[in-house]
Amino acid sequence: MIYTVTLNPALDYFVQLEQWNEGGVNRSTYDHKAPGGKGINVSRVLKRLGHESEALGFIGGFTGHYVKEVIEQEQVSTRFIQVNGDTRINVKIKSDTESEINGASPEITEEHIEQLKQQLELLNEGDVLVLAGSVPATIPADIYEVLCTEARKKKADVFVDSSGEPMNKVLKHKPTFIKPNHHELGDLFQVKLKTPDDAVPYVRELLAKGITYVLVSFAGDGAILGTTDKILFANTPKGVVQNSVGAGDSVVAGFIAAKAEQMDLEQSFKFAVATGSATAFSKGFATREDVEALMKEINIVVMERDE
Ligand SMILES: Nc1ncnc2c1ncn2[C@@H]1O[C@H](COP(=O)(O)OP(=O)(O)O)[C@@H](O)[C@H]1O
Ligand SMILES: O=P(O)(O)OC[C@H]1O[C@](O)(COP(=O)(O)O)[C@@H](O)[C@@H]1O
Repeated sequence: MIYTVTLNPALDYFVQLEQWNEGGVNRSTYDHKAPGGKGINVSRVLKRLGHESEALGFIGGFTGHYVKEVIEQEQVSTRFIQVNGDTRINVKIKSDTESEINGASPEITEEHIEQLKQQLELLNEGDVLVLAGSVPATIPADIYEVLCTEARKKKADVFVDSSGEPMNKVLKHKPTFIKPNHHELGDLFQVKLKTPDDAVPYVRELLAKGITYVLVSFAGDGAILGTTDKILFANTPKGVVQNSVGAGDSVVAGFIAAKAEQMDLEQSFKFAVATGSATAFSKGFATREDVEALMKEINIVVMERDE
């Protein structure tokens, strides 16, 4: 079974403006709302690709009710823990550029965290646990390392997509897969990465910690997948970006789906990148049909191979 954990879900509020007027009244030409949060998006994309998962995490209030209702309408299974405050609202502003205001989480108590740990007791060998997104301020920053350690003891595969301290702390616990974008990878090592070539030494360093797959995305400039014996590069397909929110989560979902379907490494990588791009090129999320079409535009090149 695949379980996604979203400690900090969101109601994503998308606003389109003709132009951003700093300090003035801005009126939207278009807006819409959608459930958000990294693990939740992974579950939603998995469903669209034909894979079941269960979405776990903390939700509360009218915004949490909305998030749960919409994803359950999409037939995604959920087992959220109810908290007292309202799930945050994340504002995504699209004008000539894309900007985001991500809200703060409601308070999560020790009892809530304990409940989540109990839910994860049910993990079995071969299950997949996705730990994705930011960690609310009221949760200790070592939460992902704690959950990863427990899941690895149970021989579950652990996929992590986060940033900052929670991400840094989990690395030594051998997650199966991580997906930093190039800014997040740069932040982990306190360097600026401009090209995929720049990222290779850091990918190697992460692999040396015992992580099986390190996938680094460079938005429209391709992606790198490092694994024990080689480092691969994939170009990204060409297209018009409609909305890049959820594109990174789609890469994670694509890779999980491909592995579940026993695709080989190169095909899995192509499928993951194509899923990210199919989401970026659509107003919502990728469809399987679009993913399969975009795969044909992706070529994989070996950047390094162990002799
Ligand atoms: N301009 C683009 N053209 C094609 N694909 C894109 C573009 N921007 C993003 N994507 C897709 O979204 C994925 C994730 O984008 P990226 O911005 O690197 O990560 P994140 O969304 O996690 O910040 C990319 O690997 C790619 O598949
Ligand atoms: O938990 P964080 O880091 O604040 O991120 C949450 C935001 O990221 C998203 O999951 C989108 O993530 P990506 O664009 O990286 O795929 C949004 O739905 C949500 O608003």
